[in-house]
Amino acid sequence: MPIFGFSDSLNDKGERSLSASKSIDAKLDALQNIGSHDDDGDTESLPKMSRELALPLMAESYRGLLTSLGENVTREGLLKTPERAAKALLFFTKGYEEKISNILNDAVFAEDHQEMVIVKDIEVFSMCEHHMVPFFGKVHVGYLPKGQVIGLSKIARIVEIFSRRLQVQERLTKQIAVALNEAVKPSGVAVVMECAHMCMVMRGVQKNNAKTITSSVVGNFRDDPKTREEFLHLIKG
Ligand SMILES: Nc1nc2c(ncn2[C@@H]2O[C@H](COP(=O)(O)OP(=O)(O)OP(=O)(O)O)[C@@H](O)[C@H]2O)c(=O)[nH]1
Ligand SMILES: [Zn+2]
Repeated sequence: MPIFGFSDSLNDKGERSLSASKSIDAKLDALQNIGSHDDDGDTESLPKMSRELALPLMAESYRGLLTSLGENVTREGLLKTPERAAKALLFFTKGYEEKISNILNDAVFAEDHQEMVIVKDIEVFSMCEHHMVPFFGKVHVGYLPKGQVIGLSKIARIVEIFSRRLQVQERLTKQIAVALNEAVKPSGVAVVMECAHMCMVMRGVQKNNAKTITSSVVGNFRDDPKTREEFLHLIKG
């Protein structure tokens, strides 16, 4: 029996009963006590185990969605779909499980290098918080070291932590810049992100080629136009 066992919540036509809906509400309340996320991202993180406790509830929600679409959730092709979809959604939002402090390890270290460091073309896959559909593209991250540098892979890991959540592109861009700035305490940080939003492509206004570009600059990149230009020149190259 799963922790939030729902095996009894469907009748043999795959329909949900009223009492099952009530018990889902109770289980939702119970889950609320496990933890919650806030907009800033790194102040709270939900341990992986707590999120996995939600799997049966999420699967049940997907069963409800499929039924609402007029689908028969007991047909063979859909039998495992609610659980698969729930696991996929947990993966798409796995950034909630992680904190920046946990991924840095000892990978911020002293180095006498003052010149610009850029990691460009980092792939981003995120989920728009308005429609819960993907937006994706790439991000370029630069910083000006001031006595210490960060392991290059950690920059991509910072991107993963914030992108694998429900997001808006502007907030995601800024969270990356702020996190890097706090981790390395450099003279400046610049982040430029370019994404296609499926909510503007597959539905709604349906503009296939529209790209959204956002930036966030801190320190020297904000104060010195030449530094900013150098960064923009290097990411275009
Ligand atoms: N600024 C910003 N807007 C976003 C992002 N992702 C989605 N949106 C927008 O969120 C808005 C939500 O607008 P609403 O009018 O409430 O929703 P809607 O009726 O589905 O809007 P349409 O997409 O225009 O059909 C839309 O304009 C989306 O394009 C993002 O990352 N940043
Ligand atoms: Zn959207």
